[in-house]
Amino acid sequence: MILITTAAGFYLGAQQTVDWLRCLHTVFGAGLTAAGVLGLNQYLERDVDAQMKRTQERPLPGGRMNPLTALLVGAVLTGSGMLYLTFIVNMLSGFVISLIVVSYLFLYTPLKRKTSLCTFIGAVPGALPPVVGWVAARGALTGEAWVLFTILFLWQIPHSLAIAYIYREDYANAGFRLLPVIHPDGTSTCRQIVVNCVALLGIGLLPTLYNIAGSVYFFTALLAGVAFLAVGIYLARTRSVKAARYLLYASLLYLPLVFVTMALNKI
Ligand SMILES: CC(C)=CCC/C(C)=C/CC/C(C)=C/COP(=O)(O)OP(=O)(O)O
Repeated sequence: MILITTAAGFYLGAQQTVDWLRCLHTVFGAGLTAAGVLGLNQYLERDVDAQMKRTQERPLPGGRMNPLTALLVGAVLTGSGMLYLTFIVNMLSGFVISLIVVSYLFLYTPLKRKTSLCTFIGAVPGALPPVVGWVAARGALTGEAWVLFTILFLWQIPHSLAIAYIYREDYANAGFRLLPVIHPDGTSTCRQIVVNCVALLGIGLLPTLYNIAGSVYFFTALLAGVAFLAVGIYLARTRSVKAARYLLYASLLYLPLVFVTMALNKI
């Protein structure tokens, strides 16, 4: 998903001809950094990952990798990805990737144990990959990049809360302060899911109004947004784990569908 949205951001940001070699460099640099930060997140959370069924078989809690190796490999991958983008692609993409690294590792990761607002803070680094792609192609941070950012930001709230709702007991045992943990009846979680799906339905149409994509995209985003919202409402009405799983699957279909259609229907 990270690399699909980075590549889509690059393609959409390119003016006239697309420099495919530069696109490959961008995806490679983003991939190195993503692998690194996601590994470092697992290093920082190895104690709590060991307490959750969902994560206890990961390499660190499962005992298949020692923590120092994880720290070194994660740091080398992250650092080389940042340098790669800065020196092989451009300074601006290197700057945006460093915002991802800092906000994910030093804001989101510690805040997961302190406040349910962490979901919204984590959605910032999670929404920046298409911005990396856009600035790598365009060399400038223009308004359209923020449209892509906002779509991905809003998408992550129902996506992350569906996961948090499914595994709320696991998260509670590990001491994570996610919304379904602090309000286990699901009221606040479902409210956030529905509100953000409604916002996504509207904001998802902006690429056509901003002349990023055409009418095929418009109707695809409209239908996908309505379907995603319908599954969110189904979860709000039933509060069942089954409905939360449907929402998670719907989110996994929604994002590639919307970004790939946007790229194919680029203006
Ligand atoms: C190009 C580039 C560098 C992209 C990286 C983007 C990025 C940091 C995405 C992750 C977003 C996020 C909040 C994940 C959840 O982590 P979590 O710790 O809650 O997940 P977990 O519970 O499975 O450990």
